Amino acid sequence: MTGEFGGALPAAVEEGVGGFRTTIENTTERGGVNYGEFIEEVRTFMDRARAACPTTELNDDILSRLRAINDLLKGVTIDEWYAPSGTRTDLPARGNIMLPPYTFLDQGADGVVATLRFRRFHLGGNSAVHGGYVGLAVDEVMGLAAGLARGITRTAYLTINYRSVTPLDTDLELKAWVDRTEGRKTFLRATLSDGDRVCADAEALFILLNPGQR
Ligand SMILES: CCCCCCCCCC(=O)SCCNC(=O)CCNC(=O)[C@H](O)C(C)(C)COP(=O)(O)OP(=O)(O)OC[C@H]1O[C@@H](n2cnc3c(N)ncnc32)[C@H](O)[C@@H]1OP(=O)(O)O
Repeated sequence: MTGEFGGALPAAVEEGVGGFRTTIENTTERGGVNYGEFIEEVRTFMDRARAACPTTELNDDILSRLRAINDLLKGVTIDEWYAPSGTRTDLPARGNIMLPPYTFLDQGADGVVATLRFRRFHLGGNSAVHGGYVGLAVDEVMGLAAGLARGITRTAYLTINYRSVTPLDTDLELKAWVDRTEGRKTFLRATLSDGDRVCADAEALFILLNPGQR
């Protein structure tokens, strides 16, 4: 594995474990008590970076500050299993910056219901959410539903039907549920709705990973 972050699975590969970690310590402490505010501020930065047209002077000022901040963060990077972004289950979207912040209204082996909000950062065009971000949210929440039902899975296919425009800055509801299972295969369905209006629906196949499978 190469790159600044050493690849996705450095520790597991070193240990010869392979595959996903079956025990990821879930703690609300990594990153500190204000970590959620930090992630939210990063999201606001991305929204404003997407929306802003800075002057040359302002651009250069922000650029030098950002470089200093990135140097600070480079000094504390760790592997994915311990990085709070993605593992802080107490935070919206597990603290994952890329995802639209979502929180669960209900979750269980039959399926999950989440509320989420896309923001300026997720703009596709003409005030609508980019279809790729819809796919990201649907894959994430279906993956969690598959995980709750079966264990550690990966998406084999995901088909999304964009039924109507998905709005920014609006509380939406995303439901994902298990349709049927066949051996390692879990077939799921999902809907993304703005009130009574369906923005998208989806069907997907998730495969339960074998022990040690990456
Ligand atoms: C707390 C963390 C929460 C995280 C939630 C986040 C969720 C995000 C989920 C993801 O985005 S995962 C990343 C995107 N997906 C991938 O990168 C998967 C890449 N593909 C693979 O790794 C493998 O192809 C896969 C694991 C999906 C399947 O490979 P396997 O070697 O394990 O299984 P195999 O190919 O033998 O297929 C098993 C069965 O599924 C069937 N199958 C596999 N892929 C299929 C497909 N695409 N369409 C239809 N059937 C498919 C296959 O025919 C077979 O059917 P049978 O058992 O009846 O023979």
